[in-house]
Amino acid sequence: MSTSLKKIAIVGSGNWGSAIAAHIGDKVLQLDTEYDPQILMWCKEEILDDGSKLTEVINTKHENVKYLPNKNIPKNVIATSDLSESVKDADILIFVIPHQFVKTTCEELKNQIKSSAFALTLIKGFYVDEKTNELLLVSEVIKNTLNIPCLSMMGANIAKEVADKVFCEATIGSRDEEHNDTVRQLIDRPYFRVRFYPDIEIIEILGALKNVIAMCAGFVDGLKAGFNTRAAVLRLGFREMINFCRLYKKESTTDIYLESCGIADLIASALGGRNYNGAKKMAETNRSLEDIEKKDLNGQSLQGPGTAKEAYRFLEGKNLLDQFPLFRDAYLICEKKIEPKKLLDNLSNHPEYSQKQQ
Ligand SMILES: NC(=O)C1=CN([C@@H]2O[C@H](COP(=O)(O)OP(=O)(O)OC[C@H]3O[C@@H](n4cnc5c(N)ncnc54)[C@H](O)[C@@H]3O)[C@@H](O)[C@H]2O)C=CC1
Ligand SMILES: O=C(CO)COP(=O)(O)O
Repeated sequence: MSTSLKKIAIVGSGNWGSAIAAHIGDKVLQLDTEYDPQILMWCKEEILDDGSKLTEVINTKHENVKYLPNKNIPKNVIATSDLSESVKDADILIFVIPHQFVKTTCEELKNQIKSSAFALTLIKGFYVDEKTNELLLVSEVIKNTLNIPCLSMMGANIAKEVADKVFCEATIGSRDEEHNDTVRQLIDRPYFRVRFYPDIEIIEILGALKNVIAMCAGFVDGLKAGFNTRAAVLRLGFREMINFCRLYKKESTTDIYLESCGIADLIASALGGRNYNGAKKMAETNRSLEDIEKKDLNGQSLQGPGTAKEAYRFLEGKNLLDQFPLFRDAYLICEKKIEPKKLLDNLSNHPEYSQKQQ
């Protein structure tokens, strides 16, 4: 095979990782000769209950039986437990692991990446720098550690539905036309439409924040508060998300909030996401989110609690917690410092109602 074919690597193989690997693996087979049809997918090795290795099962059954069961992964997607091998000579690296593992994974990959490569992050979450108390985005960690550009893709993309080829859309943050063309070729399909904006960072922050507001919707739903209240939580939460983004970048375009990465992802997640369902269960049963994640999610990761913690720290450092009561209360509930009922009680005094209207 010619070495000039562009190589694609998928770093991650969880619920979304497996679905997007299948999506791109399928698409690449339909393209011309520009791309190497063989896609390596990094899979953190696991021994399954029957003693078999997850990578071997993926490569023989062509299905991720643990993280995306009953969905086919095309044969040209090969799982490997060797992280370095998965990215060797890759031109396009797609990062799709839970956000808490990004720093360590990137550190392992340091100095191993082609200088002409670029990355695309599908990861929803961020860090707050302990020294500066500023946001540290996943795309920045990837870019700064691996020394390559990093785009972001966020949107209402519940993995199982994407695997079922049910219509959805996504927003891609990119400031390079050539990268846009590549990403469009690899991802855009009649049932998966993509739109591009240069706001890599805002797109990413929205993707992270919506998990926390989806949890808030889960808390009030678990308390049987009703549709009106759930809608109010989503509206107020969406307002807090926008205000949060404006702390990062004051002049971000309003259009971005109306894209799939904004309002649509919040709606999808608050209807059927894991963070919403986990939070609902917590309010119903008083179990901790940690316990729910451990016992009910079979290794999948809730990204909302970690993001709520980082967001709380960021806002606390800026003395702004009172302006963001949903983010504040979401964290305090996750930590079991307040009951979900408190979030409900606090709605009536949300700062939205004391702000002057035009
Ligand atoms: N599942 C979904 O519907 C969607 C998920 N996302 C985002 O994509 C990212 C990845 O999510 P999923 O693929 O759903 O993962 P997941 O929630 O299924 O998590 C399981 C994955 O984490 C991996 N993992 C466990 N320990 C690890 C470690 N120490 N280092 C690296 N990886 C480790 C496991 O091997 C497994 O592949 C998250 O940020 C999530 O918010 C975004 C859109 C949709
Ligand atoms: O991000 C998602 C859909 O776009 C999935 O959200 P959950 O991780 O809450 O399932």
